[in-house]
Amino acid sequence: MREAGMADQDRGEVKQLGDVRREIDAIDAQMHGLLMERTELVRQVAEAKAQAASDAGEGSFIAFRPGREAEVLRALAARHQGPLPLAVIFRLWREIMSAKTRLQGPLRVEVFGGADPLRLWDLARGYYGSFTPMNLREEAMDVLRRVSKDRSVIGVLPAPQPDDGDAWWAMLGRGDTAPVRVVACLPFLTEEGVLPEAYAVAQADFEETGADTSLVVLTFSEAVSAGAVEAQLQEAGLAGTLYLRKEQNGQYYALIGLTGFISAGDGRLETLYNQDGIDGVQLIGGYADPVRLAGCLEKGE
Ligand SMILES: O=C(O)C(=O)C[C@]1(C(=O)O)C=C[C@@H](O)C=C1
Repeated sequence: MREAGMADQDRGEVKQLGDVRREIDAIDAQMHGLLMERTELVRQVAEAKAQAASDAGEGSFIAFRPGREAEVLRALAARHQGPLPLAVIFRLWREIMSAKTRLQGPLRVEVFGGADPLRLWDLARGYYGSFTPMNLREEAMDVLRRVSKDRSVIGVLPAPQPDDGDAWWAMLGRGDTAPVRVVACLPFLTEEGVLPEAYAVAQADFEETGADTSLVVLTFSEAVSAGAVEAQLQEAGLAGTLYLRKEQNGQYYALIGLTGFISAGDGRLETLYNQDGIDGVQLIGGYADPVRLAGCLEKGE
């Protein structure tokens, strides 16, 4: 049957609905087959990770690899064409990769909602998949402690704001949060110039992907101006953005996003530490820079 209302001159070129649906069925079968094949490869990936962990004398391995996930999404963005929004493609792949992480071992997400728990919950759900167990917690420190106790837990926290009561980022890498690092930012698809809304933290490594932001917390014993912090970064040969300054319990902290991947042994961090007034330089992880695309956000996002 032809669809009603079709213009006469189009009739000759328009395919029958049933024919088009048969083509869709064929594509669905291919996509489904490929997804099953991809799943088999993920089983092999898990075996390789288990072997690497055992070679390193570790009993278990962390399945999720935020850097690799970012590379997969960037490859999709580079290839993508046509009217299907890239945001939809990302959502599908986030679902696939989260499910495949869970096939390799346990995974749980602990969310601190901050001022907008609904938004943070949505971001975490969209990123870590529909079926990944998730809990909403009322305190950032509660999330950090849970992450520090369990390598299969990812924490999602709001990106720091000037009026936050709790500067959770200043606590990373100290005391009972020692093994916890920032490993990703959410959302991964955003407009140019928009800062991340949330950070994911875990015991996983922040891995280099070729387009990264490293996060550093500087501690000062006295209040310091934004200009002074920026000058100190420059002096140490580091390019970055001062995200936030905060006073907490008599200490002054600055959160910096440094351009590029920086490892703990980077000499420029030492140079920074040796500058006047700086009491501490703590690398707290970082994230693969998100894909930035003009007009990618739907209205209401
Ligand atoms: O490449 C891996 O290490 C995988 O486990 C595969 C995969 C994927 O599905 O592409 C799944 C989980 C990881 O976080 C990254 C990627």
